[in-house]
Amino acid sequence: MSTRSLPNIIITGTPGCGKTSHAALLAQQLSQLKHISISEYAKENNCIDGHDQVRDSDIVDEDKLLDALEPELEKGGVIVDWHVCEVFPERLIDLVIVLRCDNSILFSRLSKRGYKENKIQENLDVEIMDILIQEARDSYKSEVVIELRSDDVDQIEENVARISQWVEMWQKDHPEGVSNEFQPGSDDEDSDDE
Ligand SMILES: Nc1ncnc2c1ncn2[C@@H]1O[C@H](COP(=O)(O)OP(=O)(O)OP(=O)(O)O)[C@@H](O)[C@H]1O
Repeated sequence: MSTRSLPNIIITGTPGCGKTSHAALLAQQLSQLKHISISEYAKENNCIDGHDQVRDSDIVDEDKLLDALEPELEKGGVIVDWHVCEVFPERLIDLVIVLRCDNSILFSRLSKRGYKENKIQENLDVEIMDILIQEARDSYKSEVVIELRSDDVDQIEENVARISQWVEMWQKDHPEGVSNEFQPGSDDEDSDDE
């Protein structure tokens, strides 16, 4: 039976809310963790299935992505950085951080990036309508889903310190590691990742 001795953490949220900033700082502070930015990983592992012209973003083939990523997740210690969280098997995920950002702050971050008006508005709608937190709660047990604010730089440091403490506790609580197999009672029963 394979086990992981480090937890896998998803950092998700609307584009621009600070996923990469958080994931990079966390990986810098806890060097045993590996930051995987899914947008880059999907390109490097040939998991791109076209380009969405309207949204001006790559379309990721999620089956190919999971085929490539699952062995990494089984090793443990992965920080998954992506705006989608529901595709990752529940049995391999220990914590889901959903970053939240004030809409006027998000507007200014996305404008600075030069995003087109429709792309900015679509992302602001996602944030204001709680789409990603709902997606996380629908896909994982409520106790592993944590919502954190990411409006200012101090919050990045506070959030990363909090996640680091959580990783330490997780390691203490699981001295033998955690099984990568399906656990009875997990919602993975319904997923088609077998
Ligand atoms: N909490 C924060 N306080 C101040 N600035 C922030 C914060 N979070 C992110 N930023 C800034 O906002 C911009 C976007 O951040 P980042 O790339 O980390 O977001 P992201 O969620 O990973 O975006 P994407 O999904 O598009 O990759 C960067 O310029 C970053 O410095």
